[in-house]
Amino acid sequence: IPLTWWYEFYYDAIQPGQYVFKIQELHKRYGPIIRVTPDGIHINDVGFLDTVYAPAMVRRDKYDYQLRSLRIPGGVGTTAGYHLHRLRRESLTHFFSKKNILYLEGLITDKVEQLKQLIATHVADNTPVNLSDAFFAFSNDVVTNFLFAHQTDILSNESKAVILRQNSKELLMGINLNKHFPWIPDFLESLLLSISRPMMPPGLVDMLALFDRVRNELLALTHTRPSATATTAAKPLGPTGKESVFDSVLDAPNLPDAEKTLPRLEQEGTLLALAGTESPAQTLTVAFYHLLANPALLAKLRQELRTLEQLPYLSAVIEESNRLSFGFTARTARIAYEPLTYTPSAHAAPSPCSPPGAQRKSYVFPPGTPIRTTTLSAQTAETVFPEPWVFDPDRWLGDVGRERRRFQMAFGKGGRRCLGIELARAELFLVIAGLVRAFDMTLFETGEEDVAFRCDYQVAMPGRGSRGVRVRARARVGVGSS
Ligand code: HEM
Repeated sequence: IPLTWWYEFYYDAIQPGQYVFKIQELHKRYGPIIRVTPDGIHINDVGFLDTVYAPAMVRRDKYDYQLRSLRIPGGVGTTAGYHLHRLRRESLTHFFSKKNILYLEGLITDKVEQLKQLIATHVADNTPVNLSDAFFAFSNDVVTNFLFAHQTDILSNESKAVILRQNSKELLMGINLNKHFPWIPDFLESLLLSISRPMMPPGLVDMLALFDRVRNELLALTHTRPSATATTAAKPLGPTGKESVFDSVLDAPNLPDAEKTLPRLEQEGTLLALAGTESPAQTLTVAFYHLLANPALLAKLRQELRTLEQLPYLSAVIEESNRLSFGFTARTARIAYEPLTYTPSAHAAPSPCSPPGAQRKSYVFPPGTPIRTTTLSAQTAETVFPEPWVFDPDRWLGDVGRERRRFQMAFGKGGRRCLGIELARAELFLVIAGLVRAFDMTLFETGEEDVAFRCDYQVAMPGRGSRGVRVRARARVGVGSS
């Protein structure tokens, strides 16, 4: 077995979640290109991002080997092949459009109000609020209620939110191992559920429960579809004329029937719900930690929120929170079908092998080579983000800030860019503006370690001991809590 396999295995299993950091260290020693798996390479040069993560019309596949961590091959985000991915994505595009998000904005504002009520209860009881748990419940409720006809309401049950967030964290901590030992989950899945369930981590049991809810909804939908006009008349329909995301998929004209089967749709629904839960919650947590740890930044934001006009500073706070949340941290590779020529750009960090001023040698990667750049590498590139670990929203303002957005990888890039961007943006704007206007908060037994990127488990996680970002809140004078 090649050395790089052992490297990856060691940093996934023995020093879990550490490979992205090791890769950065290796780049300092060996320059902008290194081999990180037996057949794949990592490039530490944001000048090459648009070639690897190319626009939708250029054929790029995802790397099957990496996708096996998640074990949901029927989801749009976990589809390896370019052509199938385009069909699946096209069937969802209208549902995720800005127009549909605006139409369904009431779903988000209702949840923001509920979030404020939850904090107001802690204000009244004089107890700290765990924002990490509350944001997890918020984004879980929003995405599920947006996607499906059935409703979830975790925000109304804080102790359930604590358990679900913990379970989800533990599940993510284990999934890198699926890549190395796929036979373990294969074996568990081959057993009767009554036998395998007690052996499963609680996060996997939650995921199976989500599968069940999605399946029941699909079954109900298929039963009611022939007489859909009668049953849908009283329900609010989006501009797509649909009730749930499955209507969009089932009606997609270009999607073959094999793509509309129950098992495939179950996987799509589950993947969408998972994709829409962790990341917005993570960005909100990072945003609130840094705003509360830097009162001058909070004051600047508050000043801007007094006007109801354009909100460039809030937008900058969101960009910076997304940057330091690191989006999807896994080493998500792309495979090109043409040879790719790489010449180190001015962004490629100098190394003993390629000191500044040295002749820039070009390299040609043969078609089929998995190539990647982690979000850690891209979003801490010092040529683009000086002092990359400092939370500095100002870097996103003005013409220079606009230019920088080309390098923002938090939502991915190219044809596989995040499908939920508009939904995520709406959530982030409404929650940050809503809570900053309504409450004064101070951090409670929380430090930078609670939002620091210490482990890569597909998303950035702090060290094991972290209990999340906790705050004490007070209603702002002259502002009601709702
Ligand atoms: C701040 C919030 C969010 C961040 C930072 C984020 C980040 C990302 C990133 C980095 C990717 C690309 C992954 C890759 O390259 O393999 C992605 C893909 C995706 N995201 Fe998001 N996401 C967010 C919110 C959401 C929400 C609310 C949804 C709603 C369901 C969503 C659904 C998806 C889907 C379906 C994909 C796969 C797209 C495809 O492969 O065509 N995301 N997201």
